[in-house]
Amino acid sequence: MSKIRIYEYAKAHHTSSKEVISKLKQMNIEVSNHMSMIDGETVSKLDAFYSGKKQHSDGKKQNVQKAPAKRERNEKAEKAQPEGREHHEKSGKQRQKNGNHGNGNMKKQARENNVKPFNKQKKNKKNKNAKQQPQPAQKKKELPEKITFTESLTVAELAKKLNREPSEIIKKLFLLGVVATINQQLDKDAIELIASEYGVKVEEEVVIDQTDLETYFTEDREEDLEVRPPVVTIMGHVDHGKTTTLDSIRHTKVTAGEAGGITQHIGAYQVKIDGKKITFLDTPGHEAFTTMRARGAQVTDITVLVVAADDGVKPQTVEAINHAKAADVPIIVAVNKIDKPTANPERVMQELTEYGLIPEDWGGDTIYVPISALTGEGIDNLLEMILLVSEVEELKANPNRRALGSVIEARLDKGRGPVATLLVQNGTLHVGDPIVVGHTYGRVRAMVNDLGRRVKEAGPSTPVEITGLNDVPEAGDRFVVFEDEKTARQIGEARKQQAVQAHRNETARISLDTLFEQLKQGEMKELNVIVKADVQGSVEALTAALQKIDVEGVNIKVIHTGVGAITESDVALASASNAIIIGFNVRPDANAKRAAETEKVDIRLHRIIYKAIEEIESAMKGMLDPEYEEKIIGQVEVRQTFKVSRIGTIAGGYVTDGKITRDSGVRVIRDGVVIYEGEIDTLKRFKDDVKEVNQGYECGITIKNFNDIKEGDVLESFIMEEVERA
Ligand SMILES: Nc1nc2c(ncn2[C@@H]2O[C@H](COP(=O)(O)OP(=O)(O)OP(=O)(O)O)[C@@H](O)[C@H]2O)c(=O)[nH]1
Repeated sequence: MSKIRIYEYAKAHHTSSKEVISKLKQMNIEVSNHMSMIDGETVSKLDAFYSGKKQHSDGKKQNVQKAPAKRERNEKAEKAQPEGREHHEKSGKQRQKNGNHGNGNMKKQARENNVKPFNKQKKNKKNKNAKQQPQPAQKKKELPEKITFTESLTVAELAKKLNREPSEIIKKLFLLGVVATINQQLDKDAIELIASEYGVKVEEEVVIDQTDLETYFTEDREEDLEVRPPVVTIMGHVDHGKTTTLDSIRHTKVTAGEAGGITQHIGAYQVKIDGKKITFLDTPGHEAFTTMRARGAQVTDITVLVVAADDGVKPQTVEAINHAKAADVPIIVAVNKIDKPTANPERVMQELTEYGLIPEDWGGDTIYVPISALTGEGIDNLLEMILLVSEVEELKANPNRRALGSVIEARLDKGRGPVATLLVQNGTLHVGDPIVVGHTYGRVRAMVNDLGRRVKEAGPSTPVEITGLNDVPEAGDRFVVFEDEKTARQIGEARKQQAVQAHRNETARISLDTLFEQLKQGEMKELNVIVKADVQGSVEALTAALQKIDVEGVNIKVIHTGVGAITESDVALASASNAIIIGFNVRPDANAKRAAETEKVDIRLHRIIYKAIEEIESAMKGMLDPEYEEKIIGQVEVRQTFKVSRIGTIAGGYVTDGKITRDSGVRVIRDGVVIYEGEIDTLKRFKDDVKEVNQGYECGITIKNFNDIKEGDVLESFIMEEVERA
């Protein structure tokens, strides 16, 4: 007896997979789900149960027994097929033939599962020989031993691979409960299922997608690696001195060192201290940092967090810390503006310890450097510290390979065409190299360094501005140098067609709806969460409560918290860290909303802490309640108002659109702004209470706990409808 999947068995016995699974549980046979295979012995056990159950309905046995015999005659040509196939065919055919013959059928089925197909075949052979069917010898081609596929196959393709007619495959699918057309794409499961029916092995070929630039970012052998300069990003709160710090470093170190050199703004620059280089990314702020990271480019090795000594830790300081932590990038704190009389570096340190940045003097491992970006004081020290940290980090690359890296910025220059600043992250980039950058390609025509000088090559951690691309790439895009121009062009063009944006949208982001699936498949061990709330107290309460959620196998990691509306920067962080955002009494602003839609970031808005906790917890356990979607059902224009003592304000209205019902929710809209949302108290037509009033009719409405209705207001009625989860 061959193996069979649970759902097939259930289907053959007109019962649910669930019931079969629970029956198996009772028999102490462990199975995971309806796709699990059960062996012959288990089938027999189940058969025994089901036949026992249906004993009383043997009446139709005789009738149904004929059907399969006839069928088998027709299919005699398939004599060489394995047992499993035969079994499924049988049960399928039988189902089809007997329709709802019910219990008798099942009983017969159960028996048939126990009889030896071998005998049957013999019998059939005899039949065949005896009768010599007149039909042309439709000898089916041999089944292959194994078929291979990549990603999916259409029914027609699968049929061809199996040397079978597409109609036969369609029939099999139909018997398995799938209605398919000849051009239908079959997924891996379906292909395996059909192939197993024929006893044919299946092998999925995983193709390396040549157009995926990430695949070229391979590791080097240890002996090929050499020390490379660190790449540093400066972050901090508005006006704390990020730009001044970058300028200060550039002017003291670049201009002075390179006589006559004028620093070019190419998005990044390098300085040299005691013969060692440091690369600074010129766009300060964590937004750029995280946007790049969201696009897959992690270029920063070290973050310098600038905090003004006279101002202390501010919201964006915290954001910057969390962005750096989420990217796992070490932080050096530059306590700026120490020249100011009001400067209080101690306070900065004190405040930052709350965020885990404990100074070395206090037993921690965070380096603090007091600086004045304005006067230049402490800048040397800061640079030394950067070199120190980079030594600890052991930053290395292989200069002797074809260059790989990321785009820092790009633009279209009127005279020179597309211009891109590239950061070489590994290998060495040469003039003339065939290159693919994002979804653009070309040959490196000219290279200019941060001092505006033409260079012929650029090694690891070097920023260079290049020309020679066919189009303008985007910041954060990856670049890869290829062996020859033809390959570069092919891959570049293929990538262009793939529409990078569309591809990005498709990448599976985590959402509460899909969380359980991913947990189940072992794809996730940690759920990253960003918490935004209206007041600090709620942030803390919610964070603490989230961290207490205990579901086996998953940790909740709160990667960022903050007070105030959900911003684009939150969404970027969520997108880069595959996190979900919980908003407590706050809303995303317009930009954040848009960004969340394109980046497919799941934002959950709540007004009650335990509801937020409950939602996450049930999502982790795969028990999310049904989702409701608001549906606006009508609009009422307020044409008059009446004040009635003890009742309040009654709105005399006219239904201009749809309808309003007694139990719908209602929103009061004045000049386009929602000023109140609540429930209807009474709904009347003349003096009578009514359940609903339709378009074109007048009505009288009072709203629960709201009396400020004015003439000209629009009342919007809505209901909450349950929607199926995607
Ligand atoms: N006294 C003093 N003023 C400083 C120092 N560093 C920066 N400033 C001043 O602080 C102000 C803000 O400096 P920026 O460098 O523009 O700050 P930023 O962080 O880049 O600001 P955004 O780009 O707006 O986020 C400017 O007026 C600077 O002159 C410093 O070390 N000492």
